[in-house]
Amino acid sequence: MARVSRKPANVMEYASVKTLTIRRPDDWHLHLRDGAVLEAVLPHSSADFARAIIMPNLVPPVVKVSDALAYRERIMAALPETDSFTPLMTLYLTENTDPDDVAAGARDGHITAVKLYPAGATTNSQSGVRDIAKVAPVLERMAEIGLPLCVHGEVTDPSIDIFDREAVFIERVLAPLRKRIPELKVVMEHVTTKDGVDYVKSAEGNLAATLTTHHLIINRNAILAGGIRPHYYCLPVAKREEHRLALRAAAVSGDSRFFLGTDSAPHLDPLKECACGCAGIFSSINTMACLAHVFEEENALDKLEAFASLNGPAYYGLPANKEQITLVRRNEPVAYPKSVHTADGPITVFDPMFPIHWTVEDHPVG
Ligand SMILES: NC(=O)N[C@@H](CC(=O)O)C(=O)O
Ligand SMILES: [Zn+2]
Ligand SMILES: [Zn+2]
Repeated sequence: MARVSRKPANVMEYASVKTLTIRRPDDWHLHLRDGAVLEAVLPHSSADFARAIIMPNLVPPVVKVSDALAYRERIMAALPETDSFTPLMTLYLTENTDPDDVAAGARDGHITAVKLYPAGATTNSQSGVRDIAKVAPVLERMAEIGLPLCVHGEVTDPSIDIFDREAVFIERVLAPLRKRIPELKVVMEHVTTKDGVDYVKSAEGNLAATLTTHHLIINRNAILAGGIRPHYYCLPVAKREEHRLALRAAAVSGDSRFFLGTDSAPHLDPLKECACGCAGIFSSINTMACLAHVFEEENALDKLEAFASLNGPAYYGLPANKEQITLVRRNEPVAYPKSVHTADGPITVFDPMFPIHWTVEDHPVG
């Protein structure tokens, strides 16, 4: 029986095959889209994840509780019968969002969070917020009732370098907002910088962050080295290596303020492979395998459960999942599809640029 130097209790090794059993994970930031894309991508999330925070940036966006309920119906209709999966719905915050609608949706359990997109910051954010003062009444109401605000944290000021937009957002928007409404529960989505990690760590409460799989794996060179590689382009854009290392350290630390939000964001290939390609990386298929690779590399397989399955529900005030999944490390690399077919065309799957040896063995059923 082979041994590893630091073997967590839930890691088994026999005949040189390593297994890791953890509570079933959740995805705290997921784009499922709609129509043919929804049908094609949803089974890849519901195979591994029990729940996901569903991003509301459809066209038109999910702005009212009635929109969220209708979208939820479409998701449930697309769900494979054998899978159990709970979409946690969100509303897209606009300057016209009605605080009463938000409060009623939260009270009735129809929505789990509200999403702030600065107008123009990312995919389908045109209807987002231009003037944060205009949404103060909604945010104050959310603070009162304990409803989390998920934030795409980038400024849109064209004079700010694209690689600095997260750090500047913290300074100009998020810090002042949290000072004004300290009771507001905030999730900084897809943090990509050391500045973001440090800011989350410095907060005294009511602040957590999601980290994506791909930002733990690629730095900005992936987008540009040897040619322009549109399938590594997403927002916030990947940063320098020092930032990736800070994200990794946060993810594997076990710190309960950091948890998984894949930001799996499918776009049809022709919409990425063109002169002005869309931002977004589609990673739901191989996310758990890639994460096992990363955590193993960091000698921190014992922290994967906290990151993927425990910290998120704790912050959202939800119970952790009771079911478990088992990840198995194969001696030979495991083949994942390079792209997923949809009735509207292909969608390229995230390529981590290393051979993947891990696979999810026991998919929970029912
Ligand atoms: N992350 C991305 O690059 N894209 C997301 C939007 C977002 O999460 O900012 C999308 O909807 O495609
Ligand atoms: Zn975003
Ligand atoms: Zn996203």
